[in-house]
Amino acid sequence: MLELTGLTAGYHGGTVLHDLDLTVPAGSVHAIVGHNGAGKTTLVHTVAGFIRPSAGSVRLNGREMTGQPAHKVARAGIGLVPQGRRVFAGLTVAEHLRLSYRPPGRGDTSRPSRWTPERVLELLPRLGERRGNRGTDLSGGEQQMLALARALLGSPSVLLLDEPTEGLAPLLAKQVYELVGTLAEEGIAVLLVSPSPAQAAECARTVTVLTSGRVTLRVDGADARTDPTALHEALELTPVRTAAR
Ligand SMILES: Nc1ncnc2c1ncn2[C@@H]1O[C@H](COP(=O)(O)OP(=O)(O)OP(=O)(O)O)[C@@H](O)[C@H]1O
Repeated sequence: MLELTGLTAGYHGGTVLHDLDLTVPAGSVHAIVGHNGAGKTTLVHTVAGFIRPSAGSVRLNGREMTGQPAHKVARAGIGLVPQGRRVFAGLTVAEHLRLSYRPPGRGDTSRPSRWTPERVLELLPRLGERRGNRGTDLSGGEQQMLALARALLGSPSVLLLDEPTEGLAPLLAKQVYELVGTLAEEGIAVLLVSPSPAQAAECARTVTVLTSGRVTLRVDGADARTDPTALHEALELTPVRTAAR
């Protein structure tokens, strides 16, 4: 379970995220939607330990993580799939997997499940077919799978996914969202930054709208699926009108 309380953070003394409360229970997906510049990546980077919050707290399964550096946050079980994937151009898929494999310590029983390279390849068979290919030779979808594989190899309790479908064809994006659901069923708490309110409502238990670094709406995914009006209003989206015949 990930718990953020009063989280406040920004850059160079300026505040981007304001007093944010958010919970992601184990085995669920919490989606964040918001316009460009709303503070979504800042939120993810603050949880991941790249930005030190100026106030508030980050807790992982009740353990205080606030202000811990990124490598300690990762080791404690918060995995990150960054925006833009960040795979290494010169390394093969197999090398990425080998370098990313970080089994939790023996005493750490808090992880929902343990991931090995073999198990990751069972989940993402396309990566197995491409195991000898370098980062530059992979398609956008394959790079996305590899970024996800790298995060899973830390056997995370919490997974932070920053726009994992950016630049992907709709069919691939749908597969990624299905995968996110599978990972939540495994017991992982997933915090998902989504560019699409419809997809967010489709796969998340809870959807939060962030506007200028503040929570402006929080809805059940199920309610937003039935009636997305509140979500669209919070995002100031104009409904698509069908032409009169
Ligand atoms: N490294 C940085 N230094 C200073 N300001 C930054 C930095 N990164 C982001 N910002 C500012 O913080 C605000 C929030 O940016 P952030 O990237 O978190 O938004 P976002 O919701 O993820 O947007 P996008 O959907 O475009 O990725 C913006 O005003 C942005 O200009």
